[in-house]
Amino acid sequence: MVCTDPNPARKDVFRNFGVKAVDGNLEVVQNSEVVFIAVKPQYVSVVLNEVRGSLKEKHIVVSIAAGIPLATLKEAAGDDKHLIRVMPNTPCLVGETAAAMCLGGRATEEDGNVVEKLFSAVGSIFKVDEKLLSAVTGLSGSGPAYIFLMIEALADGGVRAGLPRDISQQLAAQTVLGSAKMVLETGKHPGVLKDMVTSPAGTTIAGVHELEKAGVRAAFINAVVAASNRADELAKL
Ligand SMILES: NC(=O)C1=CN([C@@H]2O[C@H](COP(=O)(O)OP(=O)(O)OC[C@H]3O[C@@H](n4cnc5c(N)ncnc54)[C@H](O)[C@@H]3O)[C@@H](O)[C@H]2O)C=CC1
Ligand SMILES: O=C(O)[C@@H]1CCC=N1
Repeated sequence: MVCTDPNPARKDVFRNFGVKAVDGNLEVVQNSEVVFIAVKPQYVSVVLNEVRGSLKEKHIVVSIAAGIPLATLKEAAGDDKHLIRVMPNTPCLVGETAAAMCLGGRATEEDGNVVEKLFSAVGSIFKVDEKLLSAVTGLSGSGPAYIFLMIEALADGGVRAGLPRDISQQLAAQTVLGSAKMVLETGKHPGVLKDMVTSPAGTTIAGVHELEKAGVRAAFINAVVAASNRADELAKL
């Protein structure tokens, strides 16, 4: 595997992952079969224009850029290219990404399976229609930020109630991890799992009542919709 970045500090990051850093985008393409484009959305076409002459039949081009449609990738790379869009998220760094993908250009089911296998090594990936990729971006692409913010706030709550910061943060993070595992492993509706925690006249309903008063459900829904709409806007920049 080879990578590149005009920023030397970023090359060091690749090297720290044990990945060879080469001098430019053309060298990446010449030494790869699956080419990942991970630049900011507005630079995707620039990079694809730069390498389009070197892209051969064997190459699968994967863009992880938010908002940039397959049609734009096709225009910049050429319409005979095997193109795939993926929206991953940062927990891929710990083998727990939640990702979705869609195929375009000349990409085949086999190409899709190759990319699915690569992402399955670092989490879960779902195949979706391209029209759903902005929603995926708003939910799981941006989602880690919502959860980190929530963990930070829960930890603050623990500190406010008297816990030491380090224990509070670990309790908050482990609570999110354990709760997510329960949803995935039991397959039960989250509302049912919530009710299992909520004793009549107990502590949990007192906390849940405060969250409902603050409109936390609408806040999460609005966050996902706003980020999804922003992904649509990025397509037009
Ligand atoms: N950060 C995240 O959680 C996620 C980001 N994405 C997508 O990944 C892409 C990158 O996002 P970030 O990593 O947050 O941005 P970033 O700004 O940290 O990384 C982009 C890198 O591209 C490099 N670059 C700029 N021009 C280049 C060129 N011509 N050739 C090669 N490299 C070049 C920059 O030096 C920079 O290191 C974006 O398109 C974003 O939508 C997708 C899913 C999650
Ligand atoms: O904030 C962003 O635009 C990128 C895309 C998904 C997550 N981060």
